[in-house]
Amino acid sequence: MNDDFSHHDHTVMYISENVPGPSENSLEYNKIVEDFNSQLTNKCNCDHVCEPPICSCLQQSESRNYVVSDSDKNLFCLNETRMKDDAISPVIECNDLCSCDANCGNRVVQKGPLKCLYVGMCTNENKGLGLFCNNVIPKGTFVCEYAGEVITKAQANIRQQHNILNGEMNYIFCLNEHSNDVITQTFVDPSKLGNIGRYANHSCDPNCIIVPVRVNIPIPKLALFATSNISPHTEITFNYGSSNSTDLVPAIVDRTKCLCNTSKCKGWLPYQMF
Ligand SMILES: C[S@@+](CC[C@H](N)C(=O)[O-])C[C@H]1O[C@@H](n2cnc3c(N)ncnc32)[C@H](O)[C@@H]1O
Repeated sequence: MNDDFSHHDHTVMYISENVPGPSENSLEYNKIVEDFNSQLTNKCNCDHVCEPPICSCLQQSESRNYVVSDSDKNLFCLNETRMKDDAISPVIECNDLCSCDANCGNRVVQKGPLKCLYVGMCTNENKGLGLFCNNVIPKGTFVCEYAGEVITKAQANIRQQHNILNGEMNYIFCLNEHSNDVITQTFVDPSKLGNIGRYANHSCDPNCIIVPVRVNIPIPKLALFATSNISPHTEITFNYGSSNSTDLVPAIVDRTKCLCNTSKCKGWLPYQMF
């Protein structure tokens, strides 16, 4: 993966892709390790570029994952149908086993983050650092992954409680994927090991969404895509909420006041009950 970013804070280790969290004696942890060591079975035999319905990877994704941008024929953007919260079919990219070439339009997230990203202090310093861009980012563009340690639910709970008790920032993102009435949860924590995506703040009116994208292994990458055209020096944000975020009153849970400063602000950061 092409990722030349690093962290100014040397207590944080830069990783460009998810890694398994600390060793644990549990079935859930064993499954995480097993998934990191396995290979997805999709393998297309396409020449050069992939097109539905011939490409078997696109067949598994049920539709085209990416489409050529109207403004730039070299840019593959997220298919509009996948920008909705209820887009249920998985995004599966072509992988190391496929015969298509590196320019196949079904290889986007695996190419790494946008080069125009930078980390800066937010206007409201209480929000801390934020992620910004130097150039225009067209709607649908892949921005970067939100990569970190993939941890178990038990570990996520321990870390979340620690963060609350110590008034520390929370970086844990819980992805809920619904399939046939089964909810699969993936916990990603970039607090100590993470990529450039760890600086993306929450907004109640965001300009990006998180889409689970799979490349090579069954563990989803949390991929940030622009949901609108983003102007230079605008903060890159997404909604931290998910279908299990709660709206508990601040007196019950020590929630963080939202500083997104948008007209849609709900007042508090979404609180995820793991
Ligand atoms: C994933 S980190 C984002 C990067 C972080 N701002 C930093 O300085 O490293 C999430 C934390 O940033 C802060 N944060 C993110 N969005 C915020 C918002 N809209 N309002 C207030 N704080 C926010 C909260 O402390 C949250 O726990």
